[in-house]
Amino acid sequence: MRLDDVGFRYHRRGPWILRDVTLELAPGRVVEVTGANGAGKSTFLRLAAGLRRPRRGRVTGRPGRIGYAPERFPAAQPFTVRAYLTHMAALHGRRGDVVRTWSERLGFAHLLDVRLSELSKGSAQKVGLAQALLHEPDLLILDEPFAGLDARTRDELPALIAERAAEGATVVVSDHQRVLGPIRDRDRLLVADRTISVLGPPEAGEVPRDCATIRSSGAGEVPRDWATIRSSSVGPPGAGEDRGRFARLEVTVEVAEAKELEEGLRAAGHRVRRLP
Ligand SMILES: Nc1ncnc2c1ncn2[C@@H]1O[C@H](COP(=O)(O)OP(=O)(O)OP(=O)(O)O)[C@@H](O)[C@H]1O
Repeated sequence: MRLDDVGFRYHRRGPWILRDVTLELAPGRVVEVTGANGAGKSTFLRLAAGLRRPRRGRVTGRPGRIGYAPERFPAAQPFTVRAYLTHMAALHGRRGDVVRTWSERLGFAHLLDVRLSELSKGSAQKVGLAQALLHEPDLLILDEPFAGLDARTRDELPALIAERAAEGATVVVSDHQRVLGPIRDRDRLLVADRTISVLGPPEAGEVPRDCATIRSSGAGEVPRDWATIRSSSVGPPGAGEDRGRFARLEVTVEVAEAKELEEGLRAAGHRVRRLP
């Protein structure tokens, strides 16, 4: 599938959110979409999914079977989980047994008779994932799928994503929290400055250049129950225009505060990684 010179704004006289976007999304690939808060990642995913039409340019070659999980699953609906997913499966011509399969795989089979409106955020996210996956889409688009998920599902998701790609699907995922790390062989797109650029492949053990590192420390003068969020200034010699655009910070906080700070930094659009 291709986007050629795509431009998008929500309103005719509104600001351009994306301009001059030309890129290809290949079958069988996992594509990670990164960028700061408000850069336009969700907008790009909606364009890719066909939920929004470009104001300029064209999108061609979009696969027919599309699965899309929005950033927030709209849970304010009067159905039970089972009724909703059975209906979604039927819309895609699938039998109801896929509901059992996916609810077991994502660990919410015990919630099938609960109403959507009564689900916790994490459980609602899982139902959102299940409706995107149950018809084995050729184009799977997941907007921040890891937000609010429990650790088990969070760990399971990269495998699910890799599995779909191995079956030939294009999988596009916005991932603030860098949970796609286990999928080494992935493409990466950066949404910034109202356009989208292709980043190089992630390298083994690489700390991304626009990434801060949270490093726990039990050594030196730092008390053992403190965590250190560490970094340094970035920009390899001769990195041209990128030089100086990114910085790594080192911050030392009490362990009790580290999680909150880490989440806060992520919510603010920064890349954060905690090392052992
Ligand atoms: N329905 C809408 N109508 C008008 N403007 C919108 C709409 N949705 C998003 N925007 C604007 O488009 C810009 C990009 O938003 P978008 O949600 O695509 O960014 P994002 O990178 O996904 O952000 P986040 O990481 O916070 O989810 C923002 O300025 C936002 O305010």
